[in-house]
Amino acid sequence: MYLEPTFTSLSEDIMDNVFDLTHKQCKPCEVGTPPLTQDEIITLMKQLDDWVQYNQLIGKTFEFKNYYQTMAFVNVVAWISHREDHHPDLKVSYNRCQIEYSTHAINGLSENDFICAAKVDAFFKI
Ligand SMILES: C[C@H](O)[C@H](O)[C@H]1CNC2=NC(N)=NC(=O)C2=N1
Repeated sequence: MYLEPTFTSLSEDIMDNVFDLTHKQCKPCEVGTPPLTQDEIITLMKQLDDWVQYNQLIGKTFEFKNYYQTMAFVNVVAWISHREDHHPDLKVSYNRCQIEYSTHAINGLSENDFICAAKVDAFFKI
């Protein structure tokens, strides 16, 4: 028997996974929202390129040819942060930018951290 696929038969959770993180938008994170579990973190880490988890944060160091290119990258990260209202810690050097995301409001990791990290990765690949 052939069953016609219908979108309505998919739960919201499943639909969430159909779209990759770069198609999502950060949502305001209220105090009291539970941080992601380690299992959820492991699943989301698979969608990022070479990010590392250190307990309550995720980080990555990007390398560039010179200070000009590093600062161009920093400006794109600032633009993403402004649009998403979610702001990483940055350490900027001559040809390197270390970026760390965590969600202050919950003192842990939320999906917002992964959405922004995925958007930074997507820009870096251009
Ligand atoms: C009201 C506003 O959404 C919050 O203050 C945002 C701003 N940017 C933020 N950035 C990060 N990294 N974590 C937060 O919890 C956070 N909260």
